[in-house]
Amino acid sequence: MGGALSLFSKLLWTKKEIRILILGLDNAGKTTLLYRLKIGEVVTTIPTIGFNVESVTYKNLNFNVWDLGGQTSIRPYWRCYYANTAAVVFVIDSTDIERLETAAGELRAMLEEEELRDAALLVFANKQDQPGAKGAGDISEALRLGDLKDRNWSIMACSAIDGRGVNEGMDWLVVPELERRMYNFCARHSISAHSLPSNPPEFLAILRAIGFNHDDPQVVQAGAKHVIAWITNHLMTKKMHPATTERFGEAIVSTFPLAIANLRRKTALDVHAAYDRPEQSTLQQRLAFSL
Ligand SMILES: Nc1nc2c(ncn2[C@@H]2O[C@H](COP(=O)(O)OP(=O)(O)OP(=O)(O)O)[C@@H](O)[C@H]2O)c(=O)[nH]1
Ligand SMILES: [Mg+2]
Repeated sequence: MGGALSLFSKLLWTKKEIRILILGLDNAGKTTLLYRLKIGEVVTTIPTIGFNVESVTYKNLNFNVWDLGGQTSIRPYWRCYYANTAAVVFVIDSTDIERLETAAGELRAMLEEEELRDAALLVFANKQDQPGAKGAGDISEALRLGDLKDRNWSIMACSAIDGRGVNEGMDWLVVPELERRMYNFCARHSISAHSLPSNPPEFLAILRAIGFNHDDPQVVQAGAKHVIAWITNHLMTKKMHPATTERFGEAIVSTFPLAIANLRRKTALDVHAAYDRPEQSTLQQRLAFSL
């Protein structure tokens, strides 16, 4: 335990930017979304030929956000930007029902690219302020998001014009990034079941080390979700030793009781499914109790 703590104190946090791509058909609202994120306002746009790139800070994380033009002739160039992308934000014009199938095709082709294998996917069902806009459920079905395998994805209904749903989507984007940092942190320091801290102050020290600002209650909430999602993932892919998982689980339960209590039922069910293994029974019971 002491060894683990000295590791944390030695850790230097680098402010590396997280690369995000905003993709989608022309007129979907990508540039409008980019500038809502950057300056919190609606700007007048013209169709993008090429790209816009901006640095966006959200919840203490720095995102490098690339907005690429979506016209048919420009789409083949999207792939030039795929390397080192943490997440793709795919924007849909939810009123453009005729082109949903085209959007689905572009999305599928993009997700097949090797360079995007580990990228998270956030779909924005944009233009919800417009009458006739399809909801997130319909868009999800049209894009067949349910068929995605081995992909961390989410969909959020939003309006880049009035801002509804945009922050909720961004909150979700914080999660895979923190997962990645947590995983890298453990790998870098060869943290094993025996050196992982299970008490809240030391657990919070890890969160601080990977860039959490846990003074922000929303980030703490995202943190709890993130750690649970992370455990779920690694349990499912068996990347993590069950004993390590157990230690993390205990730390989460004692550190974030309120946040965990607020998690939605769906997450509870996902966690139950993930923990449906005999050696996880103690943690399963504890999480079930907290949830
Ligand atoms: N009503 C409504 N209009 C939107 C919304 N988001 C964007 N728009 C409008 O849709 C049009 C296209 O928006 P852009 O942001 O330029 O679209 P884009 O996806 O960047 O398009 P390309 O650059 O051609 O790929 C503009 O007139 C925006 O004002 C929204 O949420 N609601
Ligand atoms: Mg644009």
